[in-house]
This record gives sequence, C-alpha cells and structure tokens, in this order.
Amino acid sequence: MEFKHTSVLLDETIENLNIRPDGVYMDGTLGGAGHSKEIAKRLGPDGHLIGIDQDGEAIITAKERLADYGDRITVVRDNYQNFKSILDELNILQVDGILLDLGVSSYQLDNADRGFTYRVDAPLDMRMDDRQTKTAKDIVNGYTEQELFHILKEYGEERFAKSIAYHIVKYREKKEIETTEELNDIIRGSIPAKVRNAQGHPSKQTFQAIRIELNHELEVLTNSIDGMIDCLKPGGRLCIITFHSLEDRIVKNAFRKNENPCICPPNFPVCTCGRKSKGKVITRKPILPTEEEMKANSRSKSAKLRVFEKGMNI
Ligand SMILES: C[S@@+](CC[C@H](N)C(=O)[O-])C[C@H]1O[C@@H](n2cnc3c(N)ncnc32)[C@H](O)[C@@H]1O
Repeated sequence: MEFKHTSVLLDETIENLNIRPDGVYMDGTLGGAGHSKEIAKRLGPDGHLIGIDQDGEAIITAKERLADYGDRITVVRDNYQNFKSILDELNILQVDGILLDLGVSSYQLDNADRGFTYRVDAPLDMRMDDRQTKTAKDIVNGYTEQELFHILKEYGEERFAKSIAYHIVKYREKKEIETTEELNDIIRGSIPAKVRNAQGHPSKQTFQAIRIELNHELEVLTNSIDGMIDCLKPGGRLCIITFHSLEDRIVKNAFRKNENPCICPPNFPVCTCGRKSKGKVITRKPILPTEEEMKANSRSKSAKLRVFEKGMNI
C-alpha cells in the first residue's frame, strides 16, 4: 500500500520555522516526510535535518523521500521524547528549529492492518511502534470498567463513556474482544439509536481515546516541550501542530509557562522566585488552516499550529 499523507499547515509551518540554509532542524514526527522535504529543500551543504519517527513504515518511506538530500539528513526510528539522547549521539547541543506534527498519519489510519480505523474490520492494534508489545486489544480486554470510562471520557470526550465502558466489560464475560468490528458493534449497542450517528461515526471518539492511551500521546508531549525549548538556539523556534483539544491545551500552557515562569504573588514589587523567561509565544492565537485547505483535506479541520521562539540572551 502506498504511503499517502497530505501535510497539514505546510506553508504556515515552514514560514514559521524561519529556515536558514546552514541551520540544524529536528522533525520529531517525520511521517511521510512532507514537512521534512520542504525543510530539506531550504538547507544548504552546511544545514542538517534530524527526522524522528517511531513507526518503522514511516521511517522506510521518509528515507526514500529524503534520499536526494544525502548526509544533510539523519533519520532515526525512536520516540521523539528521546530527542536529547538522539542529539547527544550526533554531538548536537542546540538546534535552530523543531517541528512536531502530532497524532497519526493518514497512512496509519487508512492501512487496515494497523487496526487504527473503525472503518475496516481488522485485529485491534493501534500501535505506532510495533516493537511495543501492548496493543489496543490489551486495553479493551484488560482495563477495568472504571479505567475504560476514564480514558473514554478524558481522551475521547465521549458522551456515552459510562455505557460503552459497561458494555465492553459485559461483552468480555463471554469472550475476548479481538477485532475493530466487534468493538464497533459494542459501541453501537451502547449508544441510543436516535443519537448514534448524530456527530459522525459513533466509534470515532472511543477509537481516538484508546489510541491516545496506548501510545501515551499526551504524556510524551507534556514531558518533551520544556526540554525542546531548552535545546533551541537563541532565536530558534518550536512549532507544534495539534489535532485534539487536550493536546492544544498542553502546548498552550507549556508555551505560556516558558514565556512567563514567575510564580511570585502578583502584588510582589520585584520577582524573588528567580525563574526567568525562556522566550516568547509567537502565536497568541493558534494558526488555523484556511477554508481552502479544509475543503481539500478534511483531516486538517481540527489542526492548530502554535509557535514559541527562544529568547536571544538565554
Ligand atoms: C501527522 S503524522 C506526520 C506527518 C508529516 N509531518 C508529513 O508531513 O508527512 C505523525 C507521525 O508522527 C509519528 N509519531 C507520533 N507520535 C510520535 C512519537 N511520540 N515519537 C515518534 N513519532 C511519533 C507517527 O508515527 C506519524 O508517523
């Protein structure tokens, strides 16, 4: 199956990365290398791009698509949360720009074998990194009703989380849940018929919640932002594209905290906590796709780009 993915907010991201031909850049979510290729095109012989993805298929595709740029490019299969040790190994202390384009690629979603989609019957998998042993099947069959309720409510913002969690556990009493279609049937049976298709496919939120839980998506993001800002050169930029309100909140709050980390009470005449700003938020409001982009690529509809710039004297 061909690796198809349309890059989201491509021009806006490249413009905000302020790419210098001799700069060093890191793409933590390489995917089909759509953004990375645009970065690579702008690099001269002294420039360098480090592309990271935890998905083996994305790595194979990205290597092929970036092959023309030779040793200006280093492709690494890993979780982007390990970026510090990846850079250490390459003897790189600081970079000029970092990109995270979060979530899954269209290839991962559309490839039935990966078990991410509710649209095709397949074994419940949803691993971005297939070296990991835990799969979506383990979550669906192993979590308690309370744990399932929590992730469906929190990560899926699913209105019928309680009923779905209850029916999953009830079904399990008879047999293990093995396939996406079995899970679809349980979800359909947990939602009142008159609202079942009111907001798109009834399984959308549940599948999203399980995927986020399995791949620790919010934890990894939360644990990475401060360190990424620390490793930017003065004036360097961190650009993050999110597709989920919880991800966007994590990015917005982390950027704000890095801009203004002072924890002194507001009535203190001078700062005594000693926490210094690391730079500024470039995007007071997130950059959103144009109507045109949303029409051409429906997946872009929920995308938000936020940008942070490292201060000059830090
Ligand atoms: C939306 S796609 C990126 C698409 C890419 N920007 C492009 O234009 O082709 C997200 C990619 O990030 C990868 N990914 C998500 N979370 C990751 C993580 N924590 N570490 C490494 N890769 C991750 C996924 O495997 C997927 O290939």
